[in-house]
Amino acid sequence: MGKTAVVLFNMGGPDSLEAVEPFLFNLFNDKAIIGAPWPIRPLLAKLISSRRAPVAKEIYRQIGGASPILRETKAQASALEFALGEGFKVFVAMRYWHPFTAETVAAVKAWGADRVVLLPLYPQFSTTTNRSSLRAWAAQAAKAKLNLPTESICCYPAQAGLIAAMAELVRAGLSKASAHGRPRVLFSAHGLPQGVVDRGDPYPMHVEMTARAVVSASGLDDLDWGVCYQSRVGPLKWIGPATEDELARAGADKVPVVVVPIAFVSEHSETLVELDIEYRHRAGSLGIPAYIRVPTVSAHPAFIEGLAELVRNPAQAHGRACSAIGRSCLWKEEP
Ligand SMILES: C=CC1=C(C)c2cc3[nH]c(cc4nc(cc5[nH]c(cc1n2)c(C)c5CCC(=O)O)C(CCC(=O)O)=C4C)c(C)c3C=C
Ligand SMILES: [Fe+2]
Ligand SMILES: [Fe+2]
Repeated sequence: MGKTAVVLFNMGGPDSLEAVEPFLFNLFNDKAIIGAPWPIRPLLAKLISSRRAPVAKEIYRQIGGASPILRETKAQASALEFALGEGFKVFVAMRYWHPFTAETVAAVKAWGADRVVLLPLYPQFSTTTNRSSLRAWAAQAAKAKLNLPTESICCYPAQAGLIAAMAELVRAGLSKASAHGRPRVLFSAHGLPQGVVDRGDPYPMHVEMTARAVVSASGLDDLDWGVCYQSRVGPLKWIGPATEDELARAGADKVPVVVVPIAFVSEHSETLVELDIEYRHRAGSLGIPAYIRVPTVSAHPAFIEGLAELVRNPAQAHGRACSAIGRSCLWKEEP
């Protein structure tokens, strides 16, 4: 039996407060995040990361001085490896902190894989996340002369296991919130600069796809729900509506809210600080009758089984996601 290396991609996060600034530098020095050419991009990245570091350090200080994203991703990797069984080994490659792509390429090579399946832990395709990780892999694999048959899963915004796991978590959140009135579900996704979307990034369409699929799977026809975007950084215009504005609307309407992280599949600073501390506090001051935050799918068995399905049949992902919205997922196109 052959040996398949499955590589899970995620962003990564600082493992100490000292790592916050270099992590931010790596993020802003990514061409997918700041398009400026060399040497302007690293200069800008240096400037922005040093300015952002104090705010970001304060965020990570509130969750013990480090991001839990690697621990969460490793738990998903172990669960997936178990679900796939013999012949598969699941690796993790982070884009902006350890284990970096080059480290994982070396580990896959050392294991002696016969083929590779690349699986971004971002269900909705974005040039800033999925494409950035897939391209980083291609570059590092070429550098390390790792020439193996490789399948790339672009995205899976309506994958059955993902949707089943989210729908179950949403139903549990709704039943808690219902004691306080008729709840509104806010599907909150990480935002993107408007310019990225204007250049053809399909991410918001994929986010809508996920939200609609969860609503239909939750079996509640008259559900009050909407999609919104959190985590804006920098002075540019970002896509909306902003989660903060949707909270203000819920406050004015006096409805309980069920907040669902829809683009994150594991817990980290944006869920544990932004959603659980900042927005919860804001909801209190806005007079929202109840604020229920739904957990991320993490290692939910239905989600892990969904990932295993994708690995067994990588071709289904693009067909169901990108072609469903009539758009290319862009990852094979030139920058
Ligand atoms: C400035 C541009 C950014 C874009 C575009 C962006 C896209 C994007 N990011 C995620 C997921 C995550 N982002 C996280 C942290 C984070 N993201 C940015 C900036 C952009 N992200 C910054 C500056 C930071 C650091 C924290 C901060 O300073 O506020 C994380 C959390 C990492 C962790 O804590 O472990 C995730 C996850 C997606 C899905 C996305 C586009 C679709
Ligand atoms: Fe981000
Ligand atoms: Fe695709």
